[in-house]
Formats: sequence, structure tokens, C-alpha cells
Amino acid sequence: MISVEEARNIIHAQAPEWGEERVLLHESIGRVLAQPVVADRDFPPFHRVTMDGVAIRYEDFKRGERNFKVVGTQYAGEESRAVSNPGECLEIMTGAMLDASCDVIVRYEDVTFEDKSDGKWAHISDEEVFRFKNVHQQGSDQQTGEVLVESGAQIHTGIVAILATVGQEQVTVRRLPKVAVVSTGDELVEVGDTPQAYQIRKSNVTMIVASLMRQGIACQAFHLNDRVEELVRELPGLLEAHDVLLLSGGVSKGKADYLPEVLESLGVQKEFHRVAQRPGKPFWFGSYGEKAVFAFPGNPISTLMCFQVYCLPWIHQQAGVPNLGLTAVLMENFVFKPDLGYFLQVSVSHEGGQCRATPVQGNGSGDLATLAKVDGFIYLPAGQMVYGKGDVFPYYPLGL
Ligand SMILES: Nc1nc2c(c(=O)[nH]1)N[C@H]1C(S)=C(S)[C@@H](COP(=O)(O)OP(=O)(O)OC[C@H]3O[C@@H](n4cnc5c(N)ncnc54)[C@H](O)[C@@H]3O)O[C@H]1N2
Ligand code: MOO
Ligand SMILES: [Mg+2]
Repeated sequence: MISVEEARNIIHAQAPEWGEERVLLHESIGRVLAQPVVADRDFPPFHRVTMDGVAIRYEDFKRGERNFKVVGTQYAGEESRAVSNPGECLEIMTGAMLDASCDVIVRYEDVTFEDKSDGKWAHISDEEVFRFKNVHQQGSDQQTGEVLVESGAQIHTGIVAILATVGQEQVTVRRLPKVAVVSTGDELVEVGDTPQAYQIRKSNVTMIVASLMRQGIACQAFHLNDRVEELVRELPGLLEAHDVLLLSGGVSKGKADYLPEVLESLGVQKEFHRVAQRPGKPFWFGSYGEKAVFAFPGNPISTLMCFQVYCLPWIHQQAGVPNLGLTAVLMENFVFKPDLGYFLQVSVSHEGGQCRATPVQGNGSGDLATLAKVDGFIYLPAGQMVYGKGDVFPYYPLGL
């Protein structure tokens, strides 16, 4: 049996090339850029007015001029208007393009207007005037051709704004895998069905599909009964059509636990079977060329833990998504005697800049009702019996 760390290393050594794809900008958050984002224009693209007020020439102000004749008004979205003579000004709005004939904006707060027989005049009371005051100068942030976002960055809300500004309605991102999520077991019925006394509804595949869909990972649920012929008949097609196969159930020691044998007979290379951990000891993992096969132990908490702890971080790493490396502080002493890595179900609170984890007592890996109180798992490594209050452990939140 291998350790948790060895299992993780073996999984992460599987490094398929999933390529790239184009996605709509609106659907790009969380995806990883497979292209740099380049400025198609200067940022800002023109001398952008930053305060509503009047546009004057610094030269006039320096000469001692404080009264300016208003020769027009310019709004954002209009072509720039010039002042032609010394001592003239324009009323101008935030976001407007400043003409080369002006170089200072005086805020309305620092201007008083007077209507005279020869027109409207502006008196300026701002004494701290300098060239390009209240002007966001063209190209002062970035210039045309500069790389604004490097390839490999994960797209967040702010990067969407940058992509929109440079006119990318679609964006090239790292492709995510196409995943088949397969429940196995004769006792399972659909979520919408009424089970017989000896049946249960399919919770495992449902939670996995929901989690993958939330992350924009294309997936489809399938079901196979505990029959060798059915497994042998259906699995090759599923392997061909997908990048990753996630199976739940059928990997332990029971008389209907055929998966390890069948997968090997189909040419899937067993990378490991059984990990020194609780829950999820019977976890099986294999490879088929570039494809990965995760066969999770069927108990709901085991499937959930193995999916969250091993599978999702691996998909993220392959897709270039940074690993958050979260940790949590254990809030009470916890005793676990077997020499196994333990994934402890916890509830967490965030206080004083810390993520604080309190153990949640459940009835083992079949007790999924307890998940209502659980926020995630913390990983207590093998090789000790008492895990101390105040110690910090890796934390795997649910729901990502
Ligand atoms: N003699 C031994 N028996 C068992 C061992 C062992 O080491 N020796 N390991 C136990 C552990 S630990 C686990 S975990 C389970 C793993 O079982 P399998 O992977 O073979 O899964 P199944 O036998 O098919 O089912 C187990 C359990 O999980 C329920 N299940 C399965 N799929 C789903 C699903 N999609 N949704 C909801 N629930 C599901 C299934 O009904 C069973 O109750 O083996 C122990 N036995
Ligand atoms: O190891 Mo099993 O996965 O506890 O139920
Ligand atoms: Mg079994």
C-alpha cells in the first residue's frame, strides 16, 4: 500500500496535453489564458479628461490669466474641440478627449461663471494649476503593442475588463478535459426515481458532475451495472471518447467489485490500488496513454474526498490553474491511532485572519447526512497519534 504523498505524486506525474480552445469572453472567468493580451491602442487611447470642468491652456494661466471666455462645451464621445485664441476655454466632461490646444482641466468646483453681453465667462479660483492637471495622458498607463496580461494567467473579473477593452469577444484558453463520470452498482437508481427498500439514489456521480459543471468542465454521467460483460463492453468506448474517466464504486474486496480486474484486462495501466488513508483506502488509479482513470471507493465520503483531494487539484494543475494551497488551524486536539493519513471532516470559521477548523463527528465514510455540517477536509499526515490544537494542516474546502 502506498502513502498519500506517493499517490499524489503518481497522479501528478500523469501529464496529458489537452491543448487550447476559444471561449466567449463572458464565459472565460477562471480559465487560463493560452495567449498574451496585447494593447491594440494606447492606454488611455487619448488625453482623457478626469474631472468635469473647463479646459484651458497652462500657458494662459502662467501668464496670469484667470478669466476665460467660454467658446463651447465638449462631452464624452465627441470629437475633440479646439480653443483657437489665448484666453479662451471650453466646458468639458469627464471621459472626453482633450484637444492638443488645451492642457489643463479646472474642476467646476474651482470655477465661477458669469454671463456678460459678449457671452459666458469662467473665473478660475484654483491656484495650484500645472500642466496636465486632471488629465489622464494618452499612453501613460500602457502603450500600443505592450503585453498587458501574460499567457498562463488565470482570468479574473479585472482581466475580463482588459480583454473587453482590447476588443476580444473570444479568447484562447487552455482546454479543460472532457470527463466521463460513471456510477457502478446494481443498487443505484436515478435521483428522480423512488428507490426500492434495497436501493439508493446516485449521490456520488451527481455531486461530481455538479462540481465539474460549476467549473466549466464538460462532463457526462453514465451508469454501469456490476456485470463483467457490461463493464468490458462499455468501458472501452467511454475511454475512447473522454480525456478522464471518473468511476465510483466497485474497487474493494467484494464479489461484485470487478473494476480493478476489468480495467487492467482492457489495457488500462494500474498505477496504484489502495492508499494508506482514511477514508478512501481502496482508491484505484490508472492510465491509458494520455488518459487518466480515477476509480473512487464507493462510500460517499470516500468518493468525495478522493475527488476533492486528488482529482480536482490534478485537473487544475494540468489546466494551468494555480493551486491555492489553503491551510487551516485545528481548533481542538484530535486523536487518530491507525498509521494512516486521515482526512478529517471539519467545519471552518474565519477569524483573526485565520481559517479555523473544528472536527465534525460522523458515522464513517457512509454517513453523507453529516456533510450538511462539513465545510471541507483537513489532512492529518500518518505517523502520529495526536494532532495538536493550534497546529496548521492542509485544507480542502468543498464546493470548489
Ligand atoms: N472486506 C472488505 N470490505 C470492504 C473494504 C475492505 O477493505 N475489505 N473496504 C471498505 C471501504 S473502506 C470502502 S470505501 C468500500 C469501497 O467499496 P467499493 O469501492 O467497492 O464500492 P461499492 O462496494 O460499489 O459500494 C460501497 C458503498 O458505496 C455506495 N455507493 C456506491 N456508488 C454510489 C453512488 N454513485 N452514489 C451513492 N452511493 C454509492 C454503495 O451503495 C455502498 O454502500 O468498501 C468497504 N468494504
Ligand atoms: O476507506 Mo472507506 O473509503 O472508509 O469507506
Ligand atoms: Mg464493494
